[in-house]
Amino acid sequence: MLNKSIMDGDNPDLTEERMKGAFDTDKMAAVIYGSEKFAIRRREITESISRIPQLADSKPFSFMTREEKISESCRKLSVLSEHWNQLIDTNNEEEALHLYREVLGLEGHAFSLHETMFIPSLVAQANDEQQEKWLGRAKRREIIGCYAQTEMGHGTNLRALETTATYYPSTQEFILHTPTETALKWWPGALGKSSNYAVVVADLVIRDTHYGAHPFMVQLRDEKTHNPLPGITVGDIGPKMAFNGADNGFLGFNQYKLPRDHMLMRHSRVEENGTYTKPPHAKIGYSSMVKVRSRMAMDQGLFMVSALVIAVRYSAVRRQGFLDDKSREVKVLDYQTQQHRLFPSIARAYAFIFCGFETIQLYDQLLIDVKNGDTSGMSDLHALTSGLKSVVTHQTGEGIEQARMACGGHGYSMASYISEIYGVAIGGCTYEGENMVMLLQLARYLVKSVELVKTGKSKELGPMMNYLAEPDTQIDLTSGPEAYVKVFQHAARRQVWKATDKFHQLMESGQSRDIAWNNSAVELTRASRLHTRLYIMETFIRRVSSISDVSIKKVLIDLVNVHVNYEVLDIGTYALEHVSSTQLDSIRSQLYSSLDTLRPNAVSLIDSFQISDMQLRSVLGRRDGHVYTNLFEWAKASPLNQTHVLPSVNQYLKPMMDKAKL
Ligand SMILES: CCCCC/C=C\C/C=C\C/C=C\C/C=C\C/C=C\C=C\C(=O)SCCNC(=O)CCNC(=O)[C@H](O)C(C)(C)COP(=O)(O)OP(=O)(O)OC[C@H]1O[C@@H](n2cnc3c(N)ncnc32)[C@H](O)[C@@H]1OP(=O)(O)O
Ligand SMILES: Cc1cc2nc3c(=O)[nH]c(=O)nc-3n(C[C@H](O)[C@H](O)[C@H](O)COP(=O)(O)OP(=O)(O)OC[C@H]3O[C@@H](n4cnc5c(N)ncnc54)[C@H](O)[C@@H]3O)c2cc1C
Repeated sequence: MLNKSIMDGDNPDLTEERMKGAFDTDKMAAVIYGSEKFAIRRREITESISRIPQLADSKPFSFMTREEKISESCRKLSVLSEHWNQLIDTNNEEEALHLYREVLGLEGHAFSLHETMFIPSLVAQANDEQQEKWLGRAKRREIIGCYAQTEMGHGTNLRALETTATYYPSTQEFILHTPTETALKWWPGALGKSSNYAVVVADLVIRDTHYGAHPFMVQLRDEKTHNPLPGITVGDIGPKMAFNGADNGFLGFNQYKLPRDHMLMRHSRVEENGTYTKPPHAKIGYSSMVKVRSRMAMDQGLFMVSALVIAVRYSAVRRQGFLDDKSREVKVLDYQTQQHRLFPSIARAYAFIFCGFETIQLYDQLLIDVKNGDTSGMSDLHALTSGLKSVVTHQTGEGIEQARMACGGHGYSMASYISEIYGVAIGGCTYEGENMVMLLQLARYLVKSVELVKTGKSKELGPMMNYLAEPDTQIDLTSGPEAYVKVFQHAARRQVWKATDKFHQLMESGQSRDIAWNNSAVELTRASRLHTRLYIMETFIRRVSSISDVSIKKVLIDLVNVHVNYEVLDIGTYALEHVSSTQLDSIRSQLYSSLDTLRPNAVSLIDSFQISDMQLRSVLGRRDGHVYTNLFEWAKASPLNQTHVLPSVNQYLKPMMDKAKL
């Protein structure tokens, strides 16, 4: 049996799909998750969780109020705390994240920022003594932490953060203060009600000199009572578009005293007498953001996959309309439009995850390098992850929304759960740097790269930038996926040069640097997107080329073909400068035939991600495919259906109708 999801009693339409799969889904899982060892660990963890009934949702999550969701996730966290060491290797971040996803899903919880930003901030920014003091406590979850940087008035422009940390040598203390309403910390996940500690980013002030954003370890609440400490105002910012299981919060300080050694001092220092030592790289304090951005291709890929698991499985059991055979309606997955809607997103999800593995490794290496005093890789990774987070979050949002529409009416029901996945995922367009802003960060790097080429310093180009110095060449589209990479290289190079030229010309015409930049910004963001999409395509092809298993490689090459054809058509207006419209027509035909080729493996490709029903929380996406019976059961569980007549009917509608009858 190649598709390991096949089980007796499943919907026969799904079983039929799984029987068609031409590759072993366990082997594909090993490719997706980077190693056979981790793919096996994921399955073991999922299996162990399923043997602990208290870890299951106590009722359908979508019917819970916000308060119930928060309480439910805290209940599960307390159950988890009893089993932690048996379930996972607690030093393995990927295992921990898998456990969180499986048990707590994606709507957020008390530890939402603890593992992802609080601990990483301590790891990257605290010195050895500080780590000794706090890291163990944080890892053992004796304390709960978050990352409090954004303020009501400023998120993007970190240089304008208003919260001050003023150092007084006489007492050897910082005074943290919130000088205005707009200086209130606003948005940090799990800050409002859960966390008792935070890494707070504040403007360091010593003897009236402002040194800019620096991280501080701050206790917010009493460890015994959990009440806010004197001088601290903290609370929840209210319901959001999604992610409502998390208590994103506000935080204000009223002349709050903090001992000197609570400034995280691995890279910059304040001595007892107030002498300041600056960090080896000006932006080293931003590393927690780079850490999360380096994870985002992977995490967003998994969000998109969740929506696709639902939409593809449902499309295999949903029958509507006819093709040739008029005796039985077809699976909607057989429609070309449905395939065109879903398959390119499957390809992107695979591509994002492969990129994600690469950037996570790059961050881990950078962390080691920086600890050894080498900060030279920081700019490259900042540029790469800035572009990548922007492109993957945007395309993930598009892909999830298509997946929702691909499920027709039931896609709009919370029974599909796709709207929640969408709401959580598109938060990523904003958090960790608003997408346009981050595309412009990459653009700075691209412009500098063109300047290097223009001044004959191509040898100094960073990784992935050499193509900017190469001349356009003839493209032979019959030469395989590499030809499509060439199309992207041509298009990206042309756009990067065009945007840079515009920027330079505007400055030469007398505009200041900032105004010229702003007047070139749309072209610059286009350059960044093309550059990033080129990187994604190259990584995808590189990863697939490295695979040795024949059946896995075959289906992934089919997926690459969907990807390259779709992507080139998607940038048609740029591509037309390098390929003819006749060539584009032939790419279109190849795309349609690649959709056809992929069709038999569609369900196995998404099954290979091995995302459990517990995590999916979707009636439409159930592994067993028994959608209709369970849809009815789900609706019956609605709180509105627990009584035949609602109080509001008796109170308002009935008197109104009775009055109308008089
Ligand atoms: C428990 C675990 C969870 C389990 C997960 C499991 C399942 C997942 C399920 C659910 C999760 C779902 C959702 C998650 C929910 C919530 C999200 C979580 C966290 C969110 C956190 C945040 O958002 S934290 C706040 C983030 N804020 C930002 O990103 C702010 C953006 N702004 C900036 O980064 C900067 O201000 C700036 C970069 C835009 C500008 O900075 P500035 O100092 O003004 O610099 P300049 O623009 O002048 O540039 C100067 C030079 O510096 C270079 N540079 C800038 N940044 C960096 C850097 N980081 N590294 C290296 N270099 C940098 C820049 O390039 C310039 O260089 P040049 O001068 O050479 O051009
Ligand atoms: C779900 C979620 C979770 C979050 N979690 C945390 C957290 O844990 N901790 C934390 O500290 N923060 C958190 N945040 C805050 C988040 O990081 C910020 O909202 C984000 O960085 C964007 O900043 P902003 O809100 O100031 O947007 P703004 O900068 O005000 O953006 C508004 C518009 O202005 C544009 N803009 C701004 N500056 C420029 C520029 N220089 N050039 C061109 N256009 C520009 C943007 O592109 C955007 O269109 C979270 C936010 C969300 C939504």
